[in-house]
Amino acid sequence: MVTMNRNKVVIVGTGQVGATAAFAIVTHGLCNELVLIDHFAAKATGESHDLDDGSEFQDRHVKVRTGDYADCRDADIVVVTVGRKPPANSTRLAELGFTVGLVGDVVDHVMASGFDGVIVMVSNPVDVMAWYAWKRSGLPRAQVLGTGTALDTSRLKTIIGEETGLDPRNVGGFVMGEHGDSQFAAWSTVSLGGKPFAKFLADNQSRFASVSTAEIERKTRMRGNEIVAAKGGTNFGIASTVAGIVQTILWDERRIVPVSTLLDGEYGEHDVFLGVPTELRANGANEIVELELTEEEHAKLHHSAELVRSYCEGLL
Ligand SMILES: NC(=O)C1=CN([C@@H]2O[C@H](COP(=O)(O)OP(=O)(O)OC[C@H]3O[C@@H](n4cnc5c(N)ncnc54)[C@H](O)[C@@H]3O)[C@@H](O)[C@H]2O)C=CC1
Ligand SMILES: CC(=O)C(=O)O
Repeated sequence: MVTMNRNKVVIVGTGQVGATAAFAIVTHGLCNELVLIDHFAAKATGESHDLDDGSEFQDRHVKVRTGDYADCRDADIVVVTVGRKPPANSTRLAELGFTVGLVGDVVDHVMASGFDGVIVMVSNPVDVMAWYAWKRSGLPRAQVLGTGTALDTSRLKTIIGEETGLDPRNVGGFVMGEHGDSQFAAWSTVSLGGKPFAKFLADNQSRFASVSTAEIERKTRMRGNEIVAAKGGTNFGIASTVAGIVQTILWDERRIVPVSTLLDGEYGEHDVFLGVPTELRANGANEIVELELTEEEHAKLHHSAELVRSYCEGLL
């Protein structure tokens, strides 16, 4: 049974992503207790002390400490960010060989503790790793999810905001599929101020003549790579995304977020984790929203599914 105290989060991997996600969780005051675990125990201890040192100036005190896998037993959520900083000019799928052993080891330790909460996978390639963690943990489908295309969807909205000069939060819709190069903007779902995005552009041609959906989609796909090239990794965008997912689950907000979740017949796909709009509740990933995609979008989702499945083959 999913635990009901709803106040304890564990982060495994306190590198750039894990430490920044911890900061986002602390600044939003999302839980009572945040436990950090890293292969290098001193790193986790340093981060936990540094985070706790700001407690006087936080809105709510989140008790941050270093711990071990026994701490997962009564945790509501375990966030997995083990891996390495993404190499420049590479793909997320190319990280599989490096990450899979680490994630397998982490999942075994987490499950050995008696954990029965929700695993939020961040490590890349995130769709493959979420599927692998689901299979390896034996947890119900709802209790294992990846960050999926939640970050890419936020990036799409940010870039539309940049191109139009409007607040990104005016934008609705989703990037779907793999959190990787085969992702796609499901333009048939994208709206601005309640209008389909294409209609919004057409109705405001003089103002937005230079705005191109193809260019927005290209920038969205490339955004992570460009940040990695510029600063050696990404951390703030994914940390906000992790905090948003953690909040939605811990607080049972029932937001619909394009996390990576198991497709079991939805969109005609089976046995694959992909980023699709999913209702998040206290027990994790629930109903998938099956959107009316165009034929072209459906083909792109299928392409992502085939690609991700091919990387899952032989992992178990
Ligand atoms: N899903 C997404 O949207 C995103 C995923 N990522 C992924 O997050 C992962 C981490 O990236 P960074 O934090 O930049 O790397 P990093 O190198 O800064 O940190 C990785 C941390 O994992 C720790 N670690 C490695 N093996 C471990 C194990 N077995 N047990 C406990 N800790 C272990 C390391 O000691 C290190 O502190 C990568 O796979 C990266 O591709 C990064 C950004 C966005
Ligand atoms: C590194 C990565 O997966 C991202 O920032 O999208």
